[in-house]
Amino acid sequence: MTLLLGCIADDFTGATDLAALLARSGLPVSLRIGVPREKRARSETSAFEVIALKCRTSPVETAVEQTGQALEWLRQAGASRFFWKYCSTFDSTAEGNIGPVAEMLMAKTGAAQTIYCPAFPENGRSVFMGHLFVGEQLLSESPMKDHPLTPMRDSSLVRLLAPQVIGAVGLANRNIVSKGPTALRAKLAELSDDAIRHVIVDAVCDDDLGTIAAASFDMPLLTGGSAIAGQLPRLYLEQGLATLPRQRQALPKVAGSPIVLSGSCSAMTRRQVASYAGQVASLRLDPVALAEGGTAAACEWLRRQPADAPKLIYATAEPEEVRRAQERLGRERAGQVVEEALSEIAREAFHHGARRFVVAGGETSGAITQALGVTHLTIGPEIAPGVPWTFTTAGGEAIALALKSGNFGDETFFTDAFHRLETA
Ligand SMILES: Nc1ncnc2c1ncn2[C@@H]1O[C@H](COP(=O)(O)OP(=O)(O)O)[C@@H](O)[C@H]1O
Ligand SMILES: O=C(O)[C@@H](O)C(=O)COP(=O)(O)O
Repeated sequence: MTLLLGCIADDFTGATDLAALLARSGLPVSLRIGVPREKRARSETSAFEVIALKCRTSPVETAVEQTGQALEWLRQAGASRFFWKYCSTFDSTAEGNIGPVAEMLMAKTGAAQTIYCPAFPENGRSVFMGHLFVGEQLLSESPMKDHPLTPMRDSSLVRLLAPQVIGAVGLANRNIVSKGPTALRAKLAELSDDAIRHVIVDAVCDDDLGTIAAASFDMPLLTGGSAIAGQLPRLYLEQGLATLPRQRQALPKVAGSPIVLSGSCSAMTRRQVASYAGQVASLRLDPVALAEGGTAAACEWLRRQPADAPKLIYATAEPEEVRRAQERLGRERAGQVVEEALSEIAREAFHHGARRFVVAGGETSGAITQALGVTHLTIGPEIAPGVPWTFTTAGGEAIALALKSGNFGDETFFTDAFHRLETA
């Protein structure tokens, strides 16, 4: 099958979110961890290739370099249209990386203009008059204002993006989007005539996303959250660019003990951890203690637990505790200490028979997936919107991994996840 879209995601939960939404169509999706060393095999049949990077909070030059390499790989694999996936809450540092990467990708793909569409209505993210809402709250008033690495203190996407790019930023608002694809195309052309290369597009519901996809799907580069990309397979199928495979790929059964590892401090993860901690053996990690004493105590705790019993190990903490750890260690170092600790603990858990891993947190998922030496994920059933089970091998053994975005899923997500795997 022709490769229809080459996708680059700025974190690993984002990559599995995107892959899950594309896979809803029944078209095959391939998800690779990091820029692959080998070329795509000629026998490969995926309609979509997703490359997961861990570059959301990297220095701008690093993010631009890595995404540039991913683009080259996807081009060599045969892609001529591309998607840059970032967070539905537009998570970025003050310097980038959403804008600088988009601008580099535009230059390399010859895109004169691109759209920015983070909206994900199914998960409560909508954009109205250029302002991003999380549920009924403005982004800057939502718990995202306290994110440990990318605190979001403004809700205006134009104001957030403008300092990150050289070209001009404009808005196609809901009044235009509600008029349908022809009106939106005309607005994009008008903005283009005014040399506006970066267009934020409002969307508050899936119908809006349908309009936006219909008006922009032939741009060489689209950017946004997973939900706008999730509209594309239907268009490709309608235009005869792809056909559904006769059979869906069979998924493996993975036995072995379950474990939840959480480095997310997002509001929903805090509720999920509090709920699950009351049900299974759990261990809380303290970044300052980890910085001083390493993971020996946590690994010892793990060894003392019955091998098959479900377990939870978490650094998840309330904003005041996160602030205290950051004051002691610095923001970057606090995050790094926790990511490294959870990576070591994941390896130790694997060694003791863990094969079903639920990981909460995007950066955390990146660190753990890399530590387990995973290079490729097969997409399985969705547990909650944007969070699929994935299957792969680590150290020659089959494992199942669910990489959960900080704010996705319900309070019972961790129990739901293992239940979903058993009934898949
Ligand atoms: N108690 C803590 N104090 C400070 N930083 C923490 C703490 N627990 C986790 N972190 C760090 O916070 C960051 C959370 O980011 P991430 O894993 O992407 O979660 P999310 O998906 O919620 O954004 C990680 O770098 C993690 O190591
Ligand atoms: O678009 C989204 O919201 C997610 O796919 C995503 O990128 C979330 O990032 P984390 O919350 O850091 O996991």
